[in-house]
Amino acid sequence: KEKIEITKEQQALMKIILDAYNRHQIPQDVAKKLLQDQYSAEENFLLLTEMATSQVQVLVEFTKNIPGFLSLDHEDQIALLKGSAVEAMFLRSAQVFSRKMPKGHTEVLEARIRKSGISEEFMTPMFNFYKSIGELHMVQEEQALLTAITILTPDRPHVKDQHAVERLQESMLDVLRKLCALQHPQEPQYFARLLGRLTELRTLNHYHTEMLTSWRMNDHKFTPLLCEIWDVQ
Ligand SMILES: O=C(NC1CCCCC1)[C@H](C1CCCCC1)n1c(-c2ccc(-c3nnn[nH]3)cc2)nc2ccccc21
Repeated sequence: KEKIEITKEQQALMKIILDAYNRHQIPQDVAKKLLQDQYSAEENFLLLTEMATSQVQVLVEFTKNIPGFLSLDHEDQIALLKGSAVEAMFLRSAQVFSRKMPKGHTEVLEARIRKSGISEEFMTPMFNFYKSIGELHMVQEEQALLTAITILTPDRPHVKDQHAVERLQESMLDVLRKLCALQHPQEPQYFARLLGRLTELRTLNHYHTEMLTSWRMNDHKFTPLLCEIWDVQ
């Protein structure tokens, strides 16, 4: 039985990533708002664009704390942020959805989201993803590392120095692999299941533009930041 050893520098890396992740949380809790009231499709779309805009801002701050990220080519830094923003949004949404809530709240939240204005065809893939993330019962460290690994995906469009990104991602993957082995000793497949979620996340990426424009309402308004990041308008 090989002894799994998280080195001192890996512990330091994990602490930096976790602190950054916890520091950069969405200020306003969207789940609480959704549980309080029923909103129209227009109000829900506005809420989504507000939440997504502030999430992009915190994602930039989080990313700047990833050791080595600021040493990457500047255009590659932009390409990584742009390429991962939608996946980071769905990953964050999944974590919000899977959070432990009082009895019956998750069902109400799901019902509110199902009636928010998103078109039916995207409900299944979106909730399948949320539930598959929920089943993993990830600890904070795993969530933070998974977000960093998603951002450091080398094969995003327009990334020039993919090897430099690969090296950063690999060091995150190595810490995550060891953490999974320590946190879930009975589940040797756990790390592989975690990475499998990233593949599911990419499929949501493909749906995204169609998902946005198919909200049951006309005149979808976006913030300037979202126009940049979401390739809309
Ligand atoms: O605000 C939200 N998510 C923020 C969470 C924190 C990070 C930034 C995004 C939306 C709600 C907006 C208001 C109407 C209901 C959904 N949301 C979504 C969601 C739904 C559709 C699209 C989408 N993308 N393109 N078209 N529709 C994206 C996200 N999934 C959620 C799961 C739990 C809690 C909130 C959730």
